Amino acid sequence: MTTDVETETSAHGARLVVVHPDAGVLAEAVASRLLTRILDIQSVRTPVHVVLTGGTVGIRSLAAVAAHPVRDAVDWTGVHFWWGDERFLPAGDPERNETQAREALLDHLPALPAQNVHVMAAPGEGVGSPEESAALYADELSRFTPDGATHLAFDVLLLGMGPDGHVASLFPGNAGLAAQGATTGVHDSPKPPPERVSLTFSAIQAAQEVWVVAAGAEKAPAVASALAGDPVETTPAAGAIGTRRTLWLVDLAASSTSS
Ligand SMILES: O=C(O)[C@H](O)[C@@H](O)[C@H](O)[C@H](O)COP(=O)(O)O
Repeated sequence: MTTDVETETSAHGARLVVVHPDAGVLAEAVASRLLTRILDIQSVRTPVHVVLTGGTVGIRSLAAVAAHPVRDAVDWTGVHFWWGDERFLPAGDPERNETQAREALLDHLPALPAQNVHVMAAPGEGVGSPEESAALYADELSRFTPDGATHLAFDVLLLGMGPDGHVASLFPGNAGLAAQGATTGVHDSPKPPPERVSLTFSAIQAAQEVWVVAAGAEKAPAVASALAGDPVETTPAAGAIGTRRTLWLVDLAASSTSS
């Protein structure tokens, strides 16, 4: 069973809530949607800029992309991968979002050029703090940002969401919420590890499509709160909005108090 509900059309474009039966089907559907979106864009232009997320459903979706029969229809030389956030841990640490994304998908794409994978620098890779890593990432983003634009208009930006309503590493009440610029260092994250690097709201909201992916009953109150438009200070996911389209891709359990 899948339910599509057009909940809002505004200056920010359409918002669509799509409910899938469970987390497994959700991950498969995210993979199919992502591949279809990349193929659609590649039929008219290149490159395609995709922002990856950490978290259970996000990584499961990447594994589903790797196993998808349509995977090899994509011209991976024309796809750039970015991250919405990173855990500030040494390179290769199994808890890094980068490590998990490489294992789930990127290592399975031999055609993907190494320079198309834009990682947030780890401690020891020329940076000593989340702020330094964030600054380096802002520089990297600016290399791909057209003259006159403030931010790169990512084609698809994936976000997982925590039960507290956090997206990327923008946590309720955390100083990172108010950060200016494209990126921010994050300290005192309630979700381990405490030090992280994140895109800011303004960078996220420059994406053409933002897809929030969430599964499980523990996420239901935050889904409902974000869809109701509660303040981002208490429900950061309410600020997950794309310029063209915002998709909420959830399973039945996560949607239970919002439908
Ligand atoms: O680095 C991270 O931890 C994330 O990017 C974070 O924002 C994550 O996406 C959510 O916490 C959802 O994670 P789950 O799907 O595992 O609940």
